[in-house]
Amino acid sequence: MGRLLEVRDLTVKYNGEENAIENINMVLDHKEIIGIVGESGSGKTTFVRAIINLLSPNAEIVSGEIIFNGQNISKYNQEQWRNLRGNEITMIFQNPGAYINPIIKIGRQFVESIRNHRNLSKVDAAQKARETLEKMSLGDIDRIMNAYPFQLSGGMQQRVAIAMALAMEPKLIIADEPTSALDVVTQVQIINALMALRNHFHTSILLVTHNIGCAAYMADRIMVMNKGQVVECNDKSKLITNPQMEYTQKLLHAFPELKGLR
Ligand SMILES: Nc1ncnc2c1ncn2[C@@H]1O[C@H](COP(=O)(O)OP(=O)(O)OP(=O)(O)O)[C@@H](O)[C@H]1O
Repeated sequence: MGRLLEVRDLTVKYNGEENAIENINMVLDHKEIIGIVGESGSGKTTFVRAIINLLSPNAEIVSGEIIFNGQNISKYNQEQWRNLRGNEITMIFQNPGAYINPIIKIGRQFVESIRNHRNLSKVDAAQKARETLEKMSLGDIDRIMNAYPFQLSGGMQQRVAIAMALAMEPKLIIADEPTSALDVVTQVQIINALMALRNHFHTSILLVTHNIGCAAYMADRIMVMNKGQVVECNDKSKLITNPQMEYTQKLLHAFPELKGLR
């Protein structure tokens, strides 16, 4: 498949205190999905935000390099980051409100967002928006394009937000708990939509989740984090059937529904 992203020896701390993540190494291939699991505070969000240069101002990258598509992006300036984010790498958060404007109709903001990144006419951008919404299994596209965000359910908003991210056809999507605020049916729809889009666009995905069951369903490989370090990273079937580390075993036992996979 070929390598898309390589993280080398990444260490981050907040407020000059102890390291929040330490010496993390990871390689992600084109079209690959890695699920990052671990309990609260283990450093998952810090890790993925460091990759896309979206850490909070009190964070410091102590050491490490991030190589994306052969470029050392840890050396990028703000303008290079702006070009990369939204075009080549996009991030999906738990709360779609973070990137949907509540007072602009979906259609208009979707078209503007596409035209900010692509040299397309309004008509072509609207067509692209519709096609992407269809891929997210969102039924009545006319209604959605004409709706204000508050007129849609949380799950629909999240799918619209994901569609907006995907319309850029990024090489990498970083999804931080993209479904944890949603009911189970909507979670499954979104997960299936993300997986289908990986197949359409060959997008690689880094999925942060508390839910190891979700990672087991969606990811090719699972990376387990604890206390800012990588405990174990392996093909999902190997990790689930034959976890090497005691911490991973404990995590798996907390998800009895995985027994069928083991
Ligand atoms: N903005 C911040 N300022 C100070 N410390 C922070 C900040 N964000 C995270 N931390 C600390 O860094 C460590 C890792 O937190 P992080 O949010 O990356 O973990 P996580 O695995 O994503 O947790 P969760 O699953 O709860 O989101 C924790 O000790 C946390 O308290």
